[in-house]
Amino acid sequence: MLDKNKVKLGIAPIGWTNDDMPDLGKENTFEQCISEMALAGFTGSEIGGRYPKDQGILKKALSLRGIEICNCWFSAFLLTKPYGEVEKEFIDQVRFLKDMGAKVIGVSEQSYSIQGKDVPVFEGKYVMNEKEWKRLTDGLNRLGKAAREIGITLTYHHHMGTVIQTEEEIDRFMDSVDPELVFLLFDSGHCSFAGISPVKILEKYIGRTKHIHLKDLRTDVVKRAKEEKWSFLKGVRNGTFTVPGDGDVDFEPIFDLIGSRGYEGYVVVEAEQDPAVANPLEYAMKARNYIKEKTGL
Ligand SMILES: O=C1C[C@@H](O)[C@H](O)[C@@H](O)C1=O
Ligand SMILES: [Co+2]
Repeated sequence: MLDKNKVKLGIAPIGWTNDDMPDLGKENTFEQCISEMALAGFTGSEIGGRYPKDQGILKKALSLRGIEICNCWFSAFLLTKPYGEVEKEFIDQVRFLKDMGAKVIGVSEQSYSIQGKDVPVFEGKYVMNEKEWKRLTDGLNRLGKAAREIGITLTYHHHMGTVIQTEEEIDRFMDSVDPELVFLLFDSGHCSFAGISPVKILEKYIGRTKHIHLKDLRTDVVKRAKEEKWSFLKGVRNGTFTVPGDGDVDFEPIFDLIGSRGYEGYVVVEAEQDPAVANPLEYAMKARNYIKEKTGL
């Protein structure tokens, strides 16, 4: 059982409109997306690319449906852009989130990322050298400090096809960053896709985790992705991910850890797949029912 005073439940718009592949869900409007989130019983959302930039319009649309913003993805380029340039863009996003009432920002280093490229996801990933490790972790500590001064916590999203993907990379990353300034954004789907036990990662780092993405994985699709050398996005298009309870990830030990180790924050269903194949409202409801059944949330 999860305590609703500690754990809040959200859903990401990526099941309706996919910012990585804008043709997926181009027929779905922002209003439809947030209305269906509310209809399925969710009260939190992350920012999507189709959300209005005007905060007044955004706030009104969300409050009409009883939804609050809990996070936004931020692509950092600390390895390939001057620090000042990254920080400026980051601070704008942090201020925006603060004004929207969010508590965290989800950062992912996108220098050399192959997540949007037509490269086999299991073969073409970039591996950082010593200097780059230092540049990345120093840069994130600085961003984390700047965010903290504004009242937002920096969480880092490990991700397939990026410089922080493997178990060794996650461990080295967590050993290298300042635990007061940089926290983990745990994503059950990306752990599983990378061949890492999500339970093992969460067990180690739950005390340093401030945001959670719940994604399930279809292992038969992953097998094809490996054999046929698919890119990350080709995998998504073909159903690598789905909502919790619909794939092969065992969520019960994940929910147990969230409940027993005092996690406070959002758990967000984030399950990108083709909305023309997986009806977003139907899948949001499926996720909502599964989470209710397993956690009481
Ligand atoms: O948090 C995420 C944001 C998406 O843009 C990304 O590709 C997805 O897989 C994810 O985990
Ligand atoms: Co995620």
